[in-house]
Amino acid sequence: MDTNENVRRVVALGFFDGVHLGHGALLRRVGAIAAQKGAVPAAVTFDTHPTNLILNVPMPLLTSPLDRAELMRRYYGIRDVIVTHFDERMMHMPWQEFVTQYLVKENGAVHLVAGHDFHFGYKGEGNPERLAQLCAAQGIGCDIVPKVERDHITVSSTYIRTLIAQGEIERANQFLGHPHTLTDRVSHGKKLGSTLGFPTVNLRFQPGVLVPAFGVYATRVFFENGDSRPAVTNVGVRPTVDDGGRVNVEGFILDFSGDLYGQTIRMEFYKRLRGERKFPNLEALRSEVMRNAEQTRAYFKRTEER
Ligand SMILES: Cc1cc2nc3c(=O)[nH]c(=O)nc-3n(C[C@H](O)[C@H](O)[C@H](O)COP(=O)(O)O)c2cc1C
Ligand SMILES: Nc1ncnc2c1ncn2[C@@H]1O[C@H](COP(=O)(O)OP(=O)(O)OP(=O)(O)O)[C@@H](O)[C@H]1O
Repeated sequence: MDTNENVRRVVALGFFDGVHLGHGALLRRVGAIAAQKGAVPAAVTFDTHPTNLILNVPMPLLTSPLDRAELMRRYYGIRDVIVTHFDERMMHMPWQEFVTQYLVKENGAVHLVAGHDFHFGYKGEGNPERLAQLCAAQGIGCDIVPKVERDHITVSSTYIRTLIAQGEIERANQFLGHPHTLTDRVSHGKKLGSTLGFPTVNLRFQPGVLVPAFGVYATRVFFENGDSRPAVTNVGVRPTVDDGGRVNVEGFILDFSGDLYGQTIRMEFYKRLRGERKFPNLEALRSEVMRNAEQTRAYFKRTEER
């Protein structure tokens, strides 16, 4: 990102975990205003969730900062994602200083966009009304976006986290407006999968990122060259083969052979097919994985036909 203070930016304010439909309303508005003003569409987010520091309670997130920034770019054309380090200084910063110093002076904000319920700054004393007044006094634009609902439920990161934790991926994706996403570098597994007839790519959820309900998912993986393939993916501790308790994300990519170790791939989650189970032997596991592979193939065939 160009940190030049002379760059003019239209900036969406929030944390944007998951980049859901509510966030999308703000980000779309940012795009429209940036086009009108000839400015750069931008958004702020933080490297850690403020509640981690304020309440000292870890908040498992839907997205890593990398995925958050990438989703904002890909779906809403946000060019600059200002990833702000959330530390003691930031926690104690009065809301006025956050606007006038951090956003306007240091990051060239000429217009701010926030949601109906956005609270920010020390003790959350900044709110939409105060923000609008301060922006008017500073001579910069301000838009407050009304609440976005779906099925009479307010779209929120908190609600979507509960869905993902329960494995309700299809419903989560409806509220997100896009598939739930994990991006990571492929690491080495034990290679047992290859001998069983289903080689797998191994990914990890970064510390602090929510692990979906253990089980098997219909997913799609995107390679660095832009190609994609369906994959059937297990999330869990593999009780049949492993006693370590470490959480694995392993995808058997359909109709693919090749070396992916070291590549950064994006995995999109579409549907939970079943829970994780302890099988009596590897043959029983293998035949169930093959059945799940066919379910995945059929799932993507159905969605492509629609
Ligand atoms: C689609 C899929 C479903 C799986 N389901 C289970 C399961 O229900 N229980 C289990 O213990 N392991 C499950 N596994 C994990 C396998 O035990 C593991 O992939 C296999 O032992 C190979 O491990 P490796 O990649 O470390 O060589 C599953 C793996 C895949 C790809
Ligand atoms: N459903 C929504 N409709 C409109 N704006 C929203 C909606 N949800 C969030 N926003 C706005 O998007 C910005 C980012 O919000 P934030 O990251 O706190 O998301 P959130 O979904 O409300 O999170 P949480 O569930 O953790 O409270 C804020 O300005 C917020 O007001």
